[in-house]
Amino acid sequence: MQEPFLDAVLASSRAFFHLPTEAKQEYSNVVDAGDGDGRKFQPEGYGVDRVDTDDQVLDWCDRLYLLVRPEEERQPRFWPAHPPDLRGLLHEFSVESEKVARLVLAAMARSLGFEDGFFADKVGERMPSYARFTYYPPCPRPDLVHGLKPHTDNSVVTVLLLDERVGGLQVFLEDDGGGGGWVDVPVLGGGRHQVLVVVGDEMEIMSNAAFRAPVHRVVAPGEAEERVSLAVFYQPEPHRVLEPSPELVGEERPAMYKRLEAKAFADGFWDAFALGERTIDFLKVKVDVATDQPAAAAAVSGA
Ligand SMILES: O=C(O)CCC(=O)C(=O)O
Ligand SMILES: [Fe+2]
Repeated sequence: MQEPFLDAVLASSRAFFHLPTEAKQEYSNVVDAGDGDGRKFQPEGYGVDRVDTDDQVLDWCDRLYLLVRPEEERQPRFWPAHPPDLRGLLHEFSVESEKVARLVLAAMARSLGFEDGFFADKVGERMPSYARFTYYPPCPRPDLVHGLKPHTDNSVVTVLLLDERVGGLQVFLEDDGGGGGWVDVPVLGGGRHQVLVVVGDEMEIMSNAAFRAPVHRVVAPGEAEERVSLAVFYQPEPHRVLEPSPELVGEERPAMYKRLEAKAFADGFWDAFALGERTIDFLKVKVDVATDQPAAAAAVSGA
């Protein structure tokens, strides 16, 4: 992806979020479902993330969330008509970012000694992808809020285009003896654009934690700054079974996650996210050696 193209994508995204509120509300993620129940939240469209309770911690950002593939499942009414180039740019970005995602899946497979198609075959030809534009407005007290709270991604991999001017993305490094903590993803400078590929929860499960999904967050910008990003999340086809690949499970490395349907996992994401929890923990997907595998537990304890 060329610099001028990435620049156009971010410029168009900013232009959308700079529209008056009423113009953006045309694509609101709160809609009348026509079932007599009034207006309800649904994931696609413009707005804040789902709010479940009055005491939920809100993030300092606005979103535009759209299914991009499979193409026939797109909901055009949520795709902004203004700025006029946004739809075309998003389409083109999604085509290019899928190439990146597939290249990375192949490289990840090779790095574990498998054929290129090892992960791609498990997610399927029609892996759904969702685009999430996030706008972080200027913030008078970035010390008091999260731009975006700590989370792992609901994806096999995420292709993430970062604001080329304003940083804020941080990744949590676990303490392996050398000290852990939040580490800044640097802005490259000189107006150069940066596309990151982030490992998501579904890859952590499929690879039996050979690849781990990093916990990341965004610090809100200062009061004279704003920040925008575009993430495209690649997920397994909904009917697929999500489980540690048998090739990556053995006596020395027992399955660390239970099997479940990809759709059940993806659905659980929003419940978990609202609570600030990881989906893997919220849905209790991790194998608990003591209760789930009594035989293994007995072996570990030397019984
Ligand atoms: O804005 C960013 O840089 C990160 C966004 C993100 O992590 C997400 O949408 O899942
Ligand atoms: Fe993320």
